[in-house]
Amino acid sequence: MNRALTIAGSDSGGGAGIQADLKTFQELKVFGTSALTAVTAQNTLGVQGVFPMDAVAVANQVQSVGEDIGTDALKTGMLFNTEIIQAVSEKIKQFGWEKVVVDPVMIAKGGASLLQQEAVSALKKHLLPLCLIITPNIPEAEVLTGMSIKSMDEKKEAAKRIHILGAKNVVIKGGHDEETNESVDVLFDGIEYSYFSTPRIMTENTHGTGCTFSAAITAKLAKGSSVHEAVSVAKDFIQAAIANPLNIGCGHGPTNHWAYNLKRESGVIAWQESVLEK
Ligand SMILES: Nc1ncnc2c1ncn2[C@@H]1O[C@H](COP(=O)(O)OP(=O)(O)O)[C@@H](O)[C@H]1O
Ligand SMILES: Cc1ncc(COP(=O)(O)O)c(N)n1
Repeated sequence: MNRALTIAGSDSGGGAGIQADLKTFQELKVFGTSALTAVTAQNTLGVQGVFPMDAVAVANQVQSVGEDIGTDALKTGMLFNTEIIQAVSEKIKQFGWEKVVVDPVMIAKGGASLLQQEAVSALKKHLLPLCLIITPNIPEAEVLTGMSIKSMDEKKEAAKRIHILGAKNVVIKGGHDEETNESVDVLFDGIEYSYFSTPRIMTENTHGTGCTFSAAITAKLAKGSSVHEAVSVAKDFIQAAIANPLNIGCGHGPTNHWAYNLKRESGVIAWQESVLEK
C-alpha cells in the first residue's frame, strides 16, 4: 500500500489543512498519515484562533510515522513558525525523504496569518532546498521572490527565481489571477515550462483549493507518477472539486473531494490542456 504523509495544520471546518489532505489521499487511494503543526479554530467565514504545536511535538509525530510506517511521499502545509520549519526540515533529512511537496501556506483566504513573517527566511533556507515540488499561489510567489507578478512572463520569471532558491520543480498556481477566464498553473522543472489550464469557475467555494491540489500531487507521487503526471492529475482533481461545490457554511465553502472519482466513473474527465514549452 502506498503511503503519504501530511505535515500541516488542522482546519476545524474540514475544508483545508490536514482534513483536506487526508480526504484527498483517501480519494486517490494512498494510506494517509499526519503530523499536526497547529490547531486552528476555523470555518468558511474565517480563522477565529490559531494554536501552534510545540516544535518537539511536531518532530515526535514525524518520527513516529517515519520509524514504523514510513512514507512514499510527503507534503507540508501550514508550518507557522521558524522552530517548526527547522524541526520538519531536520526530520526530512534524517529519513532521507525525497518526494517532498511544499505548499508554502502563508495567509488564509480570509486574511489570517498562517506563517509568521519572520519564518519566511527559514522556509527559504531550510525547506526549499529539500523539496521536489513547491506550489506557491501568486501572493506567496511574490513573497518568496520579492517581485510583483501580474503577467505570465512575470509568473515564469518568479518560477525561475524560486527554482534558483533550491526547489527542483516550481508550480505557480493561477487561482488568484482573477481577471483571466482560465486558471493557469505554470510548472518549471529547471529546463522547461508546462502549462496546466482549466476554465476559471466563478465561485466562492475555494476554501482549501491549494491544500487539496498539493495533497493530490503528493498522493500521485506516492503512487509512482512523474512530476508532470502528478501535477496534471492534481489539476483535474481540483477542477472537479471546485466545479461541484457542496454548499456548506455561509462563507468560502469547501471543495468537493468526491467529485473527481465520480466524474471518472461516469467517463467525463477532460478539462485540461497541458502545454509544454522549452
Ligand atoms: N476559480 C477557480 N477556477 C478554477 N480553478 C481554480 C480556481 N481557483 C483556484 N483554482 C485552482 O486551484 C488550485 C489552487 O490555486 P490557488 O487558489 O491559486 O491556491 P491557494 O488555495 O493556495 O490560494 C490551482 O490548481 C488553481 O488553478
Ligand atoms: C490549517 C489551514 N491550512 C491551510 C489553509 C490554507 O487554505 P487554502 O488552501 O484555501 O489556501 C487554511 N486555511 N488552514
